[in-house]
Amino acid sequence: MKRRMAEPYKIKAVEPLTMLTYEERKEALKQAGFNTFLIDSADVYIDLLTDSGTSAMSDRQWGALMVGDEAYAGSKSWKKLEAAVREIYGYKYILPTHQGRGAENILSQLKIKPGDYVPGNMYFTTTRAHQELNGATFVDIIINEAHDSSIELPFKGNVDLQKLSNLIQNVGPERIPYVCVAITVNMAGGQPVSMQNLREVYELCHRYGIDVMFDATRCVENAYFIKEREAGYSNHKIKDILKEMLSYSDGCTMSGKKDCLVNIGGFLAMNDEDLYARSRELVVVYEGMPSYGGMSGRDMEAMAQGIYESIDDHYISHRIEQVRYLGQQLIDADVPIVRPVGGHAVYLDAKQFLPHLQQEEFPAQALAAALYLDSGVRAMERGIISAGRNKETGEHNKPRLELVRLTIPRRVYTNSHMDVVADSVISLFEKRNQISGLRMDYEPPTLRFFNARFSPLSENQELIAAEENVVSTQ
Ligand SMILES: Cc1ncc(COP(=O)(O)O)c(C=O)c1O
Ligand SMILES: N[C@@H](Cc1ccc(O)cc1)C(=O)O
Repeated sequence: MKRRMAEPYKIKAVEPLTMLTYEERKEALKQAGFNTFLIDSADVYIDLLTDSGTSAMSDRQWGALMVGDEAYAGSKSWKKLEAAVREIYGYKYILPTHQGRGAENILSQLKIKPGDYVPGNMYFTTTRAHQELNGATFVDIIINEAHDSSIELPFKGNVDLQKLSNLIQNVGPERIPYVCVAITVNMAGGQPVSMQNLREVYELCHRYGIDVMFDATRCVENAYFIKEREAGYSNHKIKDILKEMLSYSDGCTMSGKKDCLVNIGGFLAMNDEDLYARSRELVVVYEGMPSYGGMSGRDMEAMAQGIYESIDDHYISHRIEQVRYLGQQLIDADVPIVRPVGGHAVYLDAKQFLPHLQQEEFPAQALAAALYLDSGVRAMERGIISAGRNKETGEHNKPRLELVRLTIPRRVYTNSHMDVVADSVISLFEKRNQISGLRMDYEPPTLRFFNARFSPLSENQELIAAEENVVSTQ
């Protein structure tokens, strides 16, 4: 018998949740233009929009806030954070940034020239936006299987080495400033990259003098999958796996808001002294002094402590198991989701869930809206809206994956919350034919998913039947 695992923490403070009625949720959704990003958090019951900046901090982190050194220059808290990153991640030079995209901005500005190509294992919205703003073209070099939600592979985030070497041959290594490898791959469903693949990418790139920069945002989760799935690592500590993974890179951008277990913060790390010197100059332009980079002293204290907590083997195994617990309930009910379940979220396959909708009717956006209406659970579209438009043709980019992301914040919800989410998704699946598509009424030019507004395609049609009132205070 497989023994069950409980949360490796107990609850010391609680935050009461709001439960609106169906009618109230309907109104809130309308006000938000059917975009879950625009719903007020006060109107949300279980918030699975993101795992970013939504972690619950430990008592030690809260305690650490009190010793934050708020000096403008040379903060002690920065020294502590720098030492933690150096010890656990292993890079020589580290610069603080307000969050991950601050690091992406500096890296992209310093390394990219117009006309360059930046290969990556599937795009991420902010990462690609910075690459494009600096004149680069993003090239997807993830294995083909990552674009198919149903294929079960242990390391579905892997780079296709053939695609990478073809690109190097076609455009020449001098037009590739670096390869960006995400660990894990958010847009593919939180899928990990194997140690072997990381090693091979690094060797290939270094043969051509190309740097490898990781998007290390969820690197601890990636380390857990290596321990679980890759031969030779089952007896290794997460800490050691992580160190080895990061040794196959020349630096990284990091959103501390995920695996570092804090609400804000990030960093840019590297081993090259010259890049570090130039990055310091840009940090003062965009972020602040190189001893705080947009974070307060207390933020840096909390992040240093969070980095140590994140590599605790019990913490990380419970984290991944909780995401899987939700995913397994959906699999058991035949709900189409991205397989295997990834590290930070369960992704519904909206194309299969709503086969009666065309991709231009925004099935994932409609499904996320219907889920909120059904139960007050907030999720996020990761499909055609997130993919934006082709910068040359102006047409919608049409990703093969049209997904709704149920993202699990770290240490925040219990498995009972997961049960409520599963019940809502399953009940929507049973009445999926009633979910209609959306039209986009307002579309911002960049990162459109954050602020776009929609309305139901048919005025007479409810997204789901109105009498259903799954979660209500009444
Ligand atoms: C994979 C990945 N990279 C980069 C970022 C950017 O980080 P941030 O939100 O801290 O700017 C995020 C989240 O936004 C992410 O999920
Ligand atoms: N990185 C965070 C926040 C975010 C969400 C959507 C984005 O496209 C960009 C950033 C996440 O993946 O949840």
